[in-house]
Amino acid sequence: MNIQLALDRLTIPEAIRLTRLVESDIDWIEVGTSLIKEFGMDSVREMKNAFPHKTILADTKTTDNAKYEAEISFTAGADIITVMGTAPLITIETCMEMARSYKKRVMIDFLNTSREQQESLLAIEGAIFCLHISKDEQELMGERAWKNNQTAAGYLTAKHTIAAAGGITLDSLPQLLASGIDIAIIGSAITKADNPSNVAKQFRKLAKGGAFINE
Ligand SMILES: O=C([C@H](O)CO)[C@H](O)[C@H](O)COP(=O)(O)O
Repeated sequence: MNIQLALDRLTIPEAIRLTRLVESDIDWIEVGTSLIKEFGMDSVREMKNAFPHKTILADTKTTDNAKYEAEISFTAGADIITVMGTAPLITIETCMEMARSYKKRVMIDFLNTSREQQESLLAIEGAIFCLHISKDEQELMGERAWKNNQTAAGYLTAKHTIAAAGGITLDSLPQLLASGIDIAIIGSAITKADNPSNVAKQFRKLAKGGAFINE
């Protein structure tokens, strides 16, 4: 299992400083939507400059204007961009096409998609699929637990690369690991920890049980 560190609600220097503390225990770096909204593509550019050897995901959460958003993200140094599963199919397909031409990847965010939508999106070859409990669901509705119907066996097949995001903690990671998730996206549990380096080490230790994904 790969660990993707999600950097949100930080300044760029804070994001760099924090990532340096945990660098050896995480695989991918996510430049969070909040950083992109606050600092634009400079946040992606600066993270790629600071960590050129790491896979950088720009959490653009694209829902429209796919060609433009993919282009500015990939040229800023993103290796992966995100597109919402609820976006028009043409937007998702354009992200896939742009990723192919830049030799990069796309993560399709399943936030607020129905099971039916998810099943049809799973036919898109080469994409990474992300099960997601949103910040608002976590903070305003108290939805923190991963339900079995989100991670049910049979749904997560070996042929798909599946990520999970949203309030993942050291307590919930084993359940996700057991369900076959390939990428655990972890934000606050590390970034808000008193000792991020120590917590990242514990995540790494737990995640070691699973297989790692090539970039
Ligand atoms: O995608 C995310 C969220 O929508 C905020 O932009 C985060 O990457 C994801 O939630 C992981 O962060 P934590 O929930 O803090 O672990």
